[in-house]
Amino acid sequence: LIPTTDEDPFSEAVLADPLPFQHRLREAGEVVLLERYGVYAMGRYDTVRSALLDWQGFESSAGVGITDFRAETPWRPPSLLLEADPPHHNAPRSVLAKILGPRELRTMAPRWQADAETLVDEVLSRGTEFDAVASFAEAFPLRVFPDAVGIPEAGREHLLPYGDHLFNTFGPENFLVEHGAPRIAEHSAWVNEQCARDHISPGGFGDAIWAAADRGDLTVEQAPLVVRSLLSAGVDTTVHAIGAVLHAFATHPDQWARLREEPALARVAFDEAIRLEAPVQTFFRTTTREIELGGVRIPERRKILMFLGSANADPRHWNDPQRFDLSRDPSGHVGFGMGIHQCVGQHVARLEAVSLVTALARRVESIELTAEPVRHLNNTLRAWKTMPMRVRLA
Ligand code: HEM
Ligand SMILES: O=C(O)c1ccc(C2CC2)cc1
Repeated sequence: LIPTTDEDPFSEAVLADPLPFQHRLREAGEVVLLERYGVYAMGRYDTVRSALLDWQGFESSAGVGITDFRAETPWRPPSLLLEADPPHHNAPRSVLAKILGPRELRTMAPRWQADAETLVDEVLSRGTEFDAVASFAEAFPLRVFPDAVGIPEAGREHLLPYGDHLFNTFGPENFLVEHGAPRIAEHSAWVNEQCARDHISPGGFGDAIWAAADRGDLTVEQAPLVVRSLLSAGVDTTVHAIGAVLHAFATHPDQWARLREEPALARVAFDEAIRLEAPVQTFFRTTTREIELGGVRIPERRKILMFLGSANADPRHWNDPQRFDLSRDPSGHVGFGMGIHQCVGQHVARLEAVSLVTALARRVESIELTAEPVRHLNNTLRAWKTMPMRVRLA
């Protein structure tokens, strides 16, 4: 007998506060049929981890959203990484892995650290009360990442709404997808334009992708789509990850004190916040054959919804999972996925967050929320719209 539920994980109520649903999902079994959508869901750490590692049984090339690319035409050409499997996935992946690797980023670290300190000084010069989303979580990634890719200044306001709609389209066509639909053609046209060689300035990630095409590591047809991957995956995710880090510290003042004593903890703080908040909450896979899991026989060609946030909060794997704890070892969390599709941009994201948090920790004794933060709802992303904050200067 297959455990089933008629709950809607993409409803406003569950998106606003997913923890109670995730608990019920984990308790219901390893695999649960979501009757409303005819898809299977998994919320336990072990089951999600094994599905992520089994890319042959759970494929990405039929799309990682609710839409099966074999049955419906996707709204944009599929990603050569996210929505591809080996062998087609291999070359684009290895090109990006080299460009976004921790060694390559070492040259950018001093510049991003300096930019973070400049931004912190600018914000604090205006006062010690501000909205941490607008002032830091959105402002810092938009200050450093588009320049690192090497796209022009004009039109960058298209980046956040483009990514927000993309992440909504991984879910069902609900109120959130309807809200973004009217302007996505305009955002998408601008994003696609920036991927062309003539829009990319020398020395950045985009230039390195086109150089890979010149070397024959990519075709010239693949290069713009690989640049598009950066503009699709590299903005909203880091914005909401930085929001998650700041929210975690603002609600755990003892951990901020620990960070100030030991600034090197900024790296583990980033991964612990990603574990706890999981800015990317869910992704789908499609079964390539009949698969038996937890006593449930999942037919071939069925969509599987993996709850990364739930897996990261599973008490079967984590002690006191809801606690933001810098003495915990968060490695093994699935906030960046796991296996062949594991986030290829995680070092970029980590460097952005560590740069900003380190700059703040130097100047700020304590941080606190001055009012309830307001959620930004999205079918895939866990995000804050506003986060009213007050700091006490060191
Ligand atoms: C904290 C911020 C970020 C989070 C939480 C995040 C999360 C993820 C997750 C969960 C996946 C796996 C998707 C799957 O298994 O289907 C992924 C893949 C990916 N991410 Fe990230 N990401 C972040 C930042 C970035 C950045 C900054 C970039 C680019 C610079 C990026 C580029 C990508 C790409 C290209 C993939 C596809 C990799 C593949 O399929 O081989 N991400 N990310
Ligand atoms: O390649 C892409 O376009 C792409 C888009 C979104 C993501 C999410 C997981 C961060 C990853 C890749």
